Amino acid sequence: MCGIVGVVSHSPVNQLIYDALLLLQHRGQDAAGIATSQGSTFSMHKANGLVRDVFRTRNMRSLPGTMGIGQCRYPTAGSSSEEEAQPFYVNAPFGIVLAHNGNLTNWEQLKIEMFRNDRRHINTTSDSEVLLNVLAHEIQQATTGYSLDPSTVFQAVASVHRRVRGSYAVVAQIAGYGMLAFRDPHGIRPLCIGINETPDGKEYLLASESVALEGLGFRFLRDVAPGEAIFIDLDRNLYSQQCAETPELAPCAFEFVYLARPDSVIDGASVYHARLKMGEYLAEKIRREIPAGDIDVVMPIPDSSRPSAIELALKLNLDYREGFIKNRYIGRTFLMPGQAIRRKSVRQKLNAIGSEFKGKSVLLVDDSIVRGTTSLEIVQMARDSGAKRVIFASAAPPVKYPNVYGIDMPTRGELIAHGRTVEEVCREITADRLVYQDLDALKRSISDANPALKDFEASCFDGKYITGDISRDYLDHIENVRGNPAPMNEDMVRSPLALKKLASVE
Ligand SMILES: O=P(O)(O)OC[C@H]1O[C@H](OP(=O)(O)OP(=O)(O)O)[C@H](O)[C@@H]1O
Ligand SMILES: NC(=O)CC[C@H](N)C(=O)O
Ligand SMILES: [Mg+2]
Repeated sequence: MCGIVGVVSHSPVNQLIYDALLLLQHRGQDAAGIATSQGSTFSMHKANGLVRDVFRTRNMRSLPGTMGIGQCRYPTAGSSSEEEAQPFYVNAPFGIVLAHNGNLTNWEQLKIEMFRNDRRHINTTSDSEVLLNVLAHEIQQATTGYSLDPSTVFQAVASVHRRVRGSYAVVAQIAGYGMLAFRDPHGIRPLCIGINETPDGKEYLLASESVALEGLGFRFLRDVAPGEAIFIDLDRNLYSQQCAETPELAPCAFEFVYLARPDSVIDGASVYHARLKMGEYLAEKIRREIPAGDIDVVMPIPDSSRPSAIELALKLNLDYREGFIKNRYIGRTFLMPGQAIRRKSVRQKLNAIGSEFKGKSVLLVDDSIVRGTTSLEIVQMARDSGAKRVIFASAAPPVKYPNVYGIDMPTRGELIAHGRTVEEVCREITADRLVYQDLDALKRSISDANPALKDFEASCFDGKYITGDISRDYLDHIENVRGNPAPMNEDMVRSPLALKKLASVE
């Protein structure tokens, strides 16, 4: 996932976008970028690093204008090179900049198609640059003359929905015309809009999570609906339209487990309340599986599991203790690139308070176990600190299948629960007992937070890919590309063989 933000204001937006990106930093730690517009001129700065490191005063000064977009990136396609930091820019038609959260599953075909049909060159291996070019092409197709009205923009988004597969929450600016935002037909990745009434008139803020609206004093208006597009023109008139043929809300369940901040509300469900419920349902399962008296104390693995762990302890009437202290200057380890750095960071990030473990049977609660990096290290640390028994519980079900919709877990082999039973995972992480949440209970936790939510994108738990285009061959292909750092590049697309194939199709 990544964090995206778009602002239409009456005063300079550079600081506002910067502050919004800081509030969305937990969604992407690899790169950050801002593009603003003044008149019909874009200014942009983007680089690898955390938001606070990417933008210096001189960079901020060079971002004038009252409209702009920003992104903090966690790569899920292509590479983590600086060229793939977002936003992306394309000069025709009109000039468009775009920031994307999500992951396209057919970007490689689209890339070939665009070269074949339009001789459009995509300069990176980023799916987001492909998405921008598809949007640009469709705006070009829908436009006659030099003017661009909202209905033309919506027509173009409808065509994007028809061509593009996967997940996408998008903010884009069209030079001299306005701000566009849209969400894929399943609403897999989140996007919401807030408003601020000022003496000069209305201002709008679009963001991945509601925490960014609240933090910047905007009033939450609503979530962008799945398949919907919103266009705000230069006079701050807001237009919206459903652009998908069969929109069906199915937000990503993993947002509620781990990705989003607990103080955000996504599609009407409070992430915090969903996590409390996960703790409640997990407590019921533990009560069924582990004899009362076998647990002395419950401990969270900071940070994301806290709400679930607190509620679980309360429901089981057990002591709750903070046995691990987190170094607040280390980022989220799951989002880090590469297993070696993730493993090292767990040790640097968490340290045990020995006295809390000595001679005790501890129940460690985490929100999820993905690669097992955290759990393996943590169980070991608990033992080293003198724990008598280490029981591990996960507020999410086993993560068994790759995610192709914007969470970087593309290979089956890296997932500790893939092809393993619960007992085998328990042995791998060297715990005495392991209890996982049931998938049905996870879904109920989120539905309890908003009963209108019934469907979820939960493929990493059940292997069901909602976009219907994910075959075994595709997963094998992704494993080859993402599991092996040499990505599919331009040379492969333009290889004599690929071009010959294209010629024979034409
Ligand atoms: O099984 P793994 O591959 O280790 O992944 C799962 C762990 O990674 C995340 O923590 P992270 O440190 O990223 O962030 P947090 O501080 O928000 O918990 C998550 O909360 C789990 O603790
Ligand atoms: N996690 C995301 O949303 C990533 C966006 C896009 N797929 C990229 O890799 O840049
Ligand atoms: Mg964690």
